[in-house]
Amino acid sequence: MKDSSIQSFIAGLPKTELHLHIEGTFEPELMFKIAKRNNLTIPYADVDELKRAYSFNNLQEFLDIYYAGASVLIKEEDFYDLTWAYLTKVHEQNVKHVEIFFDPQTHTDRNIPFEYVLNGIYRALEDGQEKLGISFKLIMSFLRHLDEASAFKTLEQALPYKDKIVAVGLDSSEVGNPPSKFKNVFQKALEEGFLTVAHAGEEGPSEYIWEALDLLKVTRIDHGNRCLDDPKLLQRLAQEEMPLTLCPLSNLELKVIQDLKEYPLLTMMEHNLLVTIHSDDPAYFGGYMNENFSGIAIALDLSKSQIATLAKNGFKASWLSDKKKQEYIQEIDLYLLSH
Ligand code: HPA
Ligand SMILES: [Zn+2]
Repeated sequence: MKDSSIQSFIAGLPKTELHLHIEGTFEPELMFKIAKRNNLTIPYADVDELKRAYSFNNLQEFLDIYYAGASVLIKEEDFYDLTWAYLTKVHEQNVKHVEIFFDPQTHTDRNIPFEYVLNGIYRALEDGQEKLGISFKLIMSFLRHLDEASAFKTLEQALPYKDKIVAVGLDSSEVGNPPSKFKNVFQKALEEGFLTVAHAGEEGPSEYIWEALDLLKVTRIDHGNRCLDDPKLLQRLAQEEMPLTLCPLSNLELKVIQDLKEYPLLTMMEHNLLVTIHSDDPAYFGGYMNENFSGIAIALDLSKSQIATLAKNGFKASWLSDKKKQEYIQEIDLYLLSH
């Protein structure tokens, strides 16, 4: 199939985003605009110079720049504008439903009130639902390089907002910060009725995926690439239909893989894993949903049917009602038949 025909097939597919850090959607142009109105400076002369700094050898090199970028977000309206810009962007990409992360500690540790962050993001999500028809769920992620006490404090801050936050997650520097470090705070979150997810097996070993399953009781694994090191784990993930939210362009940019052509997606599918495709931090890694789908589809020469399966897997792995999931899956089946 020609690249352009794959791209247009993907553009028209209904899609859902399940692995996205809202702070990772901060495009350089908006970053300069918000920095200026907050009387802050960015240590780069202009957008081009900033973009040239987006070259990473590993997760930590990215995180250092990502946290620096987020530090110009000060007011509620900044969080609103960030989220609204993201939603208008993915609306053009036929993204129907989003379940996105925010990292409160990145902001509360700079003395930005939790409510500014939450309310700014949430108001934009509500507007996105009303004006763009994009449904949503919000996931509060704990930073794993900080201690469990800080995560507990963050969970306490979220308790009055259980109607707005459906799940807790775990992100940031993985190696040396295993899921077990956050066992107690996840247990408390579960008791309070939150769903749980965790980044595991992106750079960290397959043992971290076991811990996320057994100790944090996750309903999805974010990334999970390293599951391929462990046949027993592969069996367990397949048996439980545990989704792995994969992010091809992120993995490429952070050198988790060296080339998209080496991406072990087909091996994962052969093991009956419920794999889904997402964008992680699109402003930093060069692409939103369509670019991640087409990047992997072109590199691996996927068929339209395989691409449609990936899109359907996204809805299956979401927290939409069974009825909504079925509607989207049917819509994708019909789309496949007519294209
Ligand atoms: O890919 C990621 N991994 C871990 N933490 C993150 N925070 C934003 N993106 C990431
Ligand atoms: Zn991520």
